[in-house]
Amino acid sequence: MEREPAPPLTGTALTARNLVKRFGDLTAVDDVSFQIRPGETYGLLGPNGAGKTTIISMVAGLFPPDSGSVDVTDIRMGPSSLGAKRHIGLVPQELAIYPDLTAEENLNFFGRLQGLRRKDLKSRVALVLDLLGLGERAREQTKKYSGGMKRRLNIGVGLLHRPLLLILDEPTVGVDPQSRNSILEAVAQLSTEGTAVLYTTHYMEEAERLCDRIAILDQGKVQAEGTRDELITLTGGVDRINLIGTGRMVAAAESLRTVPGVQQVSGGGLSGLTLTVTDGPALLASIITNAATAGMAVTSVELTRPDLESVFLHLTGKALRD
Ligand SMILES: Nc1ncnc2c1ncn2[C@@H]1O[C@H](COP(=O)(O)OP(=O)(O)OP(=O)(O)O)[C@@H](O)[C@H]1O
Repeated sequence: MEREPAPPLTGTALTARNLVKRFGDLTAVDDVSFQIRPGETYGLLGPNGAGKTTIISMVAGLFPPDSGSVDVTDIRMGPSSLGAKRHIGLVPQELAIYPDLTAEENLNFFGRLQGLRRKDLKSRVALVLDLLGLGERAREQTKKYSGGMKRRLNIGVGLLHRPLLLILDEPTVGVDPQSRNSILEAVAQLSTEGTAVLYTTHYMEEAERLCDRIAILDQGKVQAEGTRDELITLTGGVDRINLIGTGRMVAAAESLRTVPGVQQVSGGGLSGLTLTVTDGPALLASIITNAATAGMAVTSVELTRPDLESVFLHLTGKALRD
């Protein structure tokens, strides 16, 4: 099927300036600023509770920031600014589709709500079904769909009106591998067509694969921002070692912190210990011996070159998935 021509890749799709949001004593979002250009996929990478959903809610105009501003292209977002909102496709974590309707009927229904005209609607529905790999099962009731297919359809609803900016809130959490792949491919395709994408995730691999630029978020603050390669240079090129095992994990962690070349040790639960070290291959043997002496029975060891997980650990002292 023919795709529509891409809009020009110029200007700025989104500008978020100095966003602050407090809930009582908690500053959930603390002076967050970023810009997204057309065709760019921008990632907010951070653990649960980092403030991702709160940021995108303000960007989409669901509630106003306590201070700061959001501009979609050059239109200021406010509670009633339909002008800014119509350029946004927001796909929340929760599903908003009708189980008794087919995928096609759902899309037709939501498309009409969004004001699409009949002829345009027909081609948009076909295009969205094709993009998300749902064409073959478009005429089945969605209650027969897998969780991942429902999630794909939910994304489709957010895309019908050709938003300049698509906002996806952790779109792959809990979905099957096939749907996950389909979602990632659809986002990559949209980006080549000029759609700006704001993508929140706590999966480092997705941020690395999809996002042109990434903000690493923790406790409401942007800890660092840049391309994957720019962020990786922040670690100073340190390696990461994961030790899985049983026994005296806390004692092992304490002991490993004293080994020369070990910069940080985190974890200690079922997921094992995560270490950042200056020269992994050279230190590996002494680390395993040290952990064993401290009472940890090491069952598996993994050495990884720097990645965004290491950047997060380096910046916050915590593992992304603690
Ligand atoms: N309406 C609210 N009232 C009070 N606190 C809130 C509210 N919404 C969010 N929070 C708190 O603000 C912080 C940021 O939450 P937010 O949902 O934005 O994080 P997140 O990075 O999206 O994580 P998750 O993936 O778990 O949703 C958390 O500590 C959360 O408990």
